[in-house]
Amino acid sequence: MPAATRNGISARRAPPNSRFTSGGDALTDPVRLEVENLSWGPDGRAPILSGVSFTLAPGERLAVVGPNGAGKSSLLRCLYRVNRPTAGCVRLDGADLRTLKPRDAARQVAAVLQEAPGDFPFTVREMVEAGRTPHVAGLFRGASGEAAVADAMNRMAVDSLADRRFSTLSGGEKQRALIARALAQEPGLLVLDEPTNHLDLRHRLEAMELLRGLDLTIVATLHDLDFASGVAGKVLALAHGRLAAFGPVREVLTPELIRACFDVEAEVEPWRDRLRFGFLLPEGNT
Ligand SMILES: Nc1ncnc2c1ncn2[C@@H]1O[C@H](COP(=O)(O)OP(=O)(O)OP(=O)(O)O)[C@@H](O)[C@H]1O
Repeated sequence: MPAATRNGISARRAPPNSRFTSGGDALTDPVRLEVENLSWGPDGRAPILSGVSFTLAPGERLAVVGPNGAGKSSLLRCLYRVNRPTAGCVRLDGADLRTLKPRDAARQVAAVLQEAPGDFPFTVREMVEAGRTPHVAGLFRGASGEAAVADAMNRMAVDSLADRRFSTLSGGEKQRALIARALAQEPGLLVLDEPTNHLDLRHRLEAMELLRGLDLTIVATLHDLDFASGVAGKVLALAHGRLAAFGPVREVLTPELIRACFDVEAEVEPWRDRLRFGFLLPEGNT
């Protein structure tokens, strides 16, 4: 039995037969996320996000989908405080994100971004340990922090890479190390920008099981709709910075919505506990 960690790293719903299964107690609660009438745009420019509203109950998982340039990453940046909303607000358990102290916000929200640091001069273990920073007082890391780091590395299968320099890893290995760092942070909200980038088929499926097994509120941008339907309970579709649809996966990911948002024809069919898709360019485009 591994040491208990403070939240969903030792997932209560971790899947069986998984590389990432570790058991244990989850002690930090996932957050309730409310996004209300959110707008954002760069200084002096037209808004990129306009009037986006949605609510996630604690522990819900949301896939944010939409075409290139729809505003998905901009929305995520509002959730981890890089973008300051120009109107509306983001609330975590009822508290306006802007009113939280940076360290408190960092304890609550962990982000895995597309832009991996380039020549990061540290090892994988040091990289994952950096996830503990919001919890560390001075140089004291503490036993629970070490357990969280070890557990996160084990769950993302990067423990065998612990002493490698991060910059020497493959794209998929880097992605897994970055997710491990976010898990070591033990947040209540996990935000991921295209987490399947660089992951091979096997690691995609393992990442899907991992995310489903975490007792965290999760928001992930995803171009892979198969993955989205497997990992998320709800989907938010963005088009031109506005909310095109929000709701349960099977109500949102319909051929009509996909045509309207992506300008492609789609066939959608239920498959096991998720959806399967086939796509074609509309007639006249082939
Ligand atoms: N700081 C910024 N200054 C100017 N334009 C920006 C800024 N941030 C984002 N944009 C623009 O806003 C639009 C939305 O960008 P965003 O990265 O949010 O889209 P996305 O849906 O994540 O796209 P993709 O699927 O291609 O990753 C794009 O046209 C982008 O160029």
